Amino acid sequence: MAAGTRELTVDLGERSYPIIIGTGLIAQTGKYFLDRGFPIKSPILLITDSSVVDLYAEKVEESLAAAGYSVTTAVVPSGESSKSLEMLDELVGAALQAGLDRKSTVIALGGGVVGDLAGFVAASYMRGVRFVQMPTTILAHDSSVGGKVAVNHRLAKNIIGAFHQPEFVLYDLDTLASLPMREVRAGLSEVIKHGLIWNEEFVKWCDTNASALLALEPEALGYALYEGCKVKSIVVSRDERENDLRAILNLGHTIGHALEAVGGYGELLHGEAIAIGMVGSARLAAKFGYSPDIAVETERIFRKFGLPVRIPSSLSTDEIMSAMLHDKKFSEGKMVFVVPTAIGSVEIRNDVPSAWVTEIVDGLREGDEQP
Ligand SMILES: NC(=O)c1ccc[n+]([C@@H]2O[C@H](COP(=O)([O-])OP(=O)(O)OC[C@H]3O[C@@H](n4cnc5c(N)ncnc54)[C@H](O)[C@@H]3O)[C@@H](O)[C@H]2O)c1
Ligand SMILES: O=C(O)C(=O)C[C@@H](O)[C@H](O)[C@H](O)COP(=O)(O)O
Ligand SMILES: [Zn+2]
Repeated sequence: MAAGTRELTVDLGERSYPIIIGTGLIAQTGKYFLDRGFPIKSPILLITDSSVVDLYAEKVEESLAAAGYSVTTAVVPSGESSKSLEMLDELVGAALQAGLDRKSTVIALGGGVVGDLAGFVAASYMRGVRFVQMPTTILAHDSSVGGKVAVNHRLAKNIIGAFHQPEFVLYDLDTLASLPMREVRAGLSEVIKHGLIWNEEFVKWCDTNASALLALEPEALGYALYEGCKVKSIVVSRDERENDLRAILNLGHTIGHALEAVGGYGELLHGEAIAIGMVGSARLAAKFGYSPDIAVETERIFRKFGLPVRIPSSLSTDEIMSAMLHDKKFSEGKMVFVVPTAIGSVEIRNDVPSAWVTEIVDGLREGDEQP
């Protein structure tokens, strides 16, 4: 392992896999494939997006070609709207044209959009082929780990999908230098989420190191992404298919996913929507009798990272409430919320009165400066 490279394992028995985090990793893609015995004779489909392709695809292609692999690259438009059944159809066409067989591999090179979409291609093409994640956003420390792959429906986020684990995650931190600032902030929202659900000390560390993280200082960023991936891999290792514990990774997503859907998958970035959702969940905590300081602290930290903490006025409460009913978190006639009990710990509640949720959503309107 190169100096400065960190490694974690997602422990799933025979399907366990490593998350390799470091610099200069893209140029070694071919070596990682050879070391893990990926077959030379089966073509590889590299899926990326229109912003990432010119930045990093060639290096991946060259490294794989030098190792003897045949690679075809498919490019989707950047942005959430590419997580669609139409794009899945196009990519299956690309896989067929490239001659992918049952021993082939699909690589996701990009952020969570490419990861979720390419992962669903890998899960469904010929009923499932091999899959490798090469994340290029901060947010994708979350999406590249755990095997949730999906596309969206206009009524609901991630509603058509599967669990399909990658065989390894190769996270080259050098790629993060080209991220737009808005994407840096949105990605850090899920990093902080991992602290809020599991590790108070890590939330404090993020708070203290906010400027280093926003400036993408390599040491701080490498540590934060390692810690975020660590929480995710522990949780996924214990409950791969979200029978119970894994639901805690959904902190902020009950409201957040509804905001994304009502906004037409474009008004708010995923990390922004769930930052607002996490403030909403923290306000719910106060309704359940937990300290109101949780909401104050949650909001303060997201503001410090330049993240939105209010719902845009263009999104109506009625539409948000109805979008929540289509979410996977609406089950047995009840909305499920992850509610913080303190900074660093949460509980799962399915006894949230919808009147409370309406009140919280209304209270999170732009221009409202409570709590
Ligand atoms: N499967 C999961 O467990 C999971 C977890 C969290 C989020 N998600 C999903 O992830 C998606 C959000 O992911 P995201 O925030 O990475 O969005 P994204 O994939 O849209 O990437 C954000 C933007 O940055 C650009 N980009 C990517 N890498 C870049 C780089 N290195 N330099 C410059 N530009 C770059 C992309 O083209 C895009 O415009 C959502 O669809 C969300 O639902 C999934
Ligand atoms: O991996 C998980 O489990 C998560 O909940 C991580 C979330 O950050 C992610 O956005 C996930 O896609 C949401 O799960 P979903 O099942 O509601 O789509
Ligand atoms: Zn998320």
